[in-house]
Amino acid sequence: MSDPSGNGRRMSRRSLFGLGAAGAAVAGAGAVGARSLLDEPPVAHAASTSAPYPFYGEHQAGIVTPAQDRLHFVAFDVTTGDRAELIDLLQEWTAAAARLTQGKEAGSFGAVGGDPAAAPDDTGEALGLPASGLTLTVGFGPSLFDKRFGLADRRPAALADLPKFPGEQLVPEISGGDLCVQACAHDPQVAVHAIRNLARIGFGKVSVRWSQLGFGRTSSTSRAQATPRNLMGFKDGTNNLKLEDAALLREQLWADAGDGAAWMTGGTYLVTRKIRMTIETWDRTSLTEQEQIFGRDKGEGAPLGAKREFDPLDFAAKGPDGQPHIASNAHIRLAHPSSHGNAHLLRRGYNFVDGSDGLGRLDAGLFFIAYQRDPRKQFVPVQMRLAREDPLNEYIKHVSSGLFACPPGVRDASDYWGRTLFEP
Ligand SMILES: C=CC1=C(C)c2cc3[nH]c(cc4nc(cc5[nH]c(cc1n2)c(C)c5CCC(=O)O)C(CCC(=O)O)=C4C)c(C)c3C=C
Ligand SMILES: [Fe+2]
Repeated sequence: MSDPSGNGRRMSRRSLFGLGAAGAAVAGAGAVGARSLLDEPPVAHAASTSAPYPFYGEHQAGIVTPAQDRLHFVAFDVTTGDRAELIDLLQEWTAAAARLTQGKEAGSFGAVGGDPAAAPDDTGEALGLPASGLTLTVGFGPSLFDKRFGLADRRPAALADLPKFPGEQLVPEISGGDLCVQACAHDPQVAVHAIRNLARIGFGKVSVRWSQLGFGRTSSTSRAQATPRNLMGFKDGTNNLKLEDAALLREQLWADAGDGAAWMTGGTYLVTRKIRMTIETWDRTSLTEQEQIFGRDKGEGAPLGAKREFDPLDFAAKGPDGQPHIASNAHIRLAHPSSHGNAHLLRRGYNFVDGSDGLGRLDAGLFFIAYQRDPRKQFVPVQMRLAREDPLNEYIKHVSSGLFACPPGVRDASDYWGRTLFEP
């Protein structure tokens, strides 16, 4: 990967990393030792959790990239009304993101290398930390296409506002946003550092509307990864769109020139839902009921009536009592592509615990993230069906919603996030 700034740095985060890497290797070995006492294999990672992913490419990173363990997601309101300032910001963000994702500081002087009389161009808390697989993915919300920036006629039809879903209790202050950035990394400090520096760079042009930290990815987006578990204790992400499904990704994930908004070619659409779980109630529910709600067993993650996690789903199979193994309203049956004209989602969610709610309950759940080619044909019908019929609703509440058009990837150092939108 080339250095997008074209220059060396006086002090690179990675040059400070030597000791940290050794420490992490030792800690990693310890973790494997402890894990081997258990029956279940550890969740697989890429060759190294400290290595960088390329920033430049046809598509943005952080979508089919094997899901990292940590998330910091942020939605911004644009506070400037000036289109040129917005473009400047996207250019500055792109340059910073190209550096940050390669394990460098946000600016070329860094936290301690600039004029001591000036504020540093990096905040410093990631000094000594490696790239940690950081990816930064940007999206544009429907509100960006209002009158302010002359973009009203550039709004893709697929970025239609989501309908109201039965039972949702959305909190406006933690929903929506003109822009979003998804930061995923194997180290939470690296993800938070990236978002903090983008917010710092955006001072006076954007303000943070809401943000969400996540841990323990709840989906695998590559077959090389083991399936992680959500906070209800179930494997989540078994039947997901994955990096290796090239034909399905073309058909179901990436926007195409013929889709109506040519500037989105190579991009995709993102839906976020913060879903609070009443896990104290869930924890008092019998194992049998829990498994019937999802349609999979809790230990292995196998479809009910089958043995192994990746055994094919057989919705027609019946038990000795003549009832289908997978109930007619099981979550996996309601959400399955066959129930929605073959509509798939690439799920990339994270667990969250935002402390407790003051009533003796954890404020915890799933920060659901799904990428797709057209939410009107994918997320909306699936969620409408789940909202109406899923017995899981007794234990969950949707409290925040976001919808964003994620533009294509940045080609090289002369390109920037959203160029195709602003420069037809
Ligand atoms: C609108 C889309 C979906 C929402 C919202 C959603 C919420 C949600 N899901 C789980 C747990 C599991 N989901 C599983 C499968 C699954 N879920 C969706 C969609 C939504 N889920 C899809 C498309 C699928 C795949 C269906 C299939 O093709 O088989 C599973 C099973 C394992 C898996 O395949 O991932 C679990 C477990 C929770 C806890 C939740 C809200 C809090
Ligand atoms: Fe689900």
